[in-house]
Amino acid sequence: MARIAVLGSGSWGTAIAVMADRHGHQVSLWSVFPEEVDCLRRDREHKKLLPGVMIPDSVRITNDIHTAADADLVILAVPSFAVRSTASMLRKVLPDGAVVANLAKGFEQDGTKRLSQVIAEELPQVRVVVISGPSHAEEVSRGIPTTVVSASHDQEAATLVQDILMNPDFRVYVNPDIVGVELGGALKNIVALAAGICDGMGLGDNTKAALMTRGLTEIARLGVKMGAQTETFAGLSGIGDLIVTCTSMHSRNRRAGILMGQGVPTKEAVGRLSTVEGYHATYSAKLLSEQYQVVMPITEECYQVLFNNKDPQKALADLMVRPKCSETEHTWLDK
Ligand SMILES: NC(=O)c1ccc[n+]([C@@H]2O[C@H](COP(=O)([O-])OP(=O)(O)OC[C@H]3O[C@@H](n4cnc5c(N)ncnc54)[C@H](O)[C@@H]3O)[C@@H](O)[C@H]2O)c1
Ligand SMILES: O=P(O)(O)OC[C@H](O)CO
Repeated sequence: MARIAVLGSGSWGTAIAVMADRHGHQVSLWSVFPEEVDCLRRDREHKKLLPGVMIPDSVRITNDIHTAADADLVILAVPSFAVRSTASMLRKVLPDGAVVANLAKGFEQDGTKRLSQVIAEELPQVRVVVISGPSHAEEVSRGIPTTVVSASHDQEAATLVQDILMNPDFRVYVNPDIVGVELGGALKNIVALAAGICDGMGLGDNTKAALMTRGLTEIARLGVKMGAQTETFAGLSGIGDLIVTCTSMHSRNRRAGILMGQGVPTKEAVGRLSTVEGYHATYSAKLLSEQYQVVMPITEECYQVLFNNKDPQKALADLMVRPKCSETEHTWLDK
């Protein structure tokens, strides 16, 4: 039995808390919002973000960040934009060597920092782990078999997360390639948005398969330039998460894309869903593609659609008539 502090009580935080409790751990679930804590305590259910999943009485719901102080494992389950502010609240709370596992998939908002870098800046005393992979909260909370990756520069910390969280419904692999695992999780959300747009436009399976495949190619191309291992993108946090996010109706990124493909304006489509990380990730990925001089045609077209009001039909047409190239040629336009 381990003491686990889950920070962030949206759909993913609630799901992980419920799963960990089911497998005998002592779990606390924290929210920065007192009103969210009140609702969760009253209903023992997150009616808005994870309806139908009961939170057992054994999960301690709290607004006190100090509950994280003596946890064996601290899990950050807030959206990307809130990772820095939440980590900074922990600065005086966590002891040296504490293990902090991040669940958010994205970048620092309006910038290019990976979230593990943000956490390390705010919490230099802790060991940072990233958990990523094909894992919808709606399924994990119900015990549907799921697999994820635990990645860290500190193998002992990655293995501790594996030891604590792994159970017969939730299989955890370790991977030392934190850069690749983190980038796969953040960048697949852009492709899922694009896949949703194609679905909303009524296009077919061929188009979606092409987007997913060529999307993964450009994710890997950027990732390798940033120091990731190619093989990681063929794993759970790469193609695995890309598949689940581009094809599942649980995905908020895909659902926002579907609305956009049906003609709903970008801001309205994104605003209708709780957390659409792909919107912000597109902005960050565009900056990264320029910084690392990597050709990312799907990201570029997504950026034009999301931030410059480009017609998705025109974006798709432009992708189809790009200059001829070889499928395996990765650097044909790189400087
Ligand atoms: N939902 C999933 O299935 C799933 C799976 C894997 C990864 N993720 C990732 O986990 C992260 C969280 O996603 P989610 O689905 O739980 O989002 P959500 O929209 O369901 O939950 C948002 C929650 O975050 C917390 N929060 C919001 N603003 C905050 C702030 N300013 N400071 C502190 N806490 C704040 C609140 O508890 C809020 O309920 C995202 O990066 C997402 O990509 C989600
Ligand atoms: O609902 P989404 O689109 O944020 O996807 C959730 C997870 O990342 C799937 O693994």
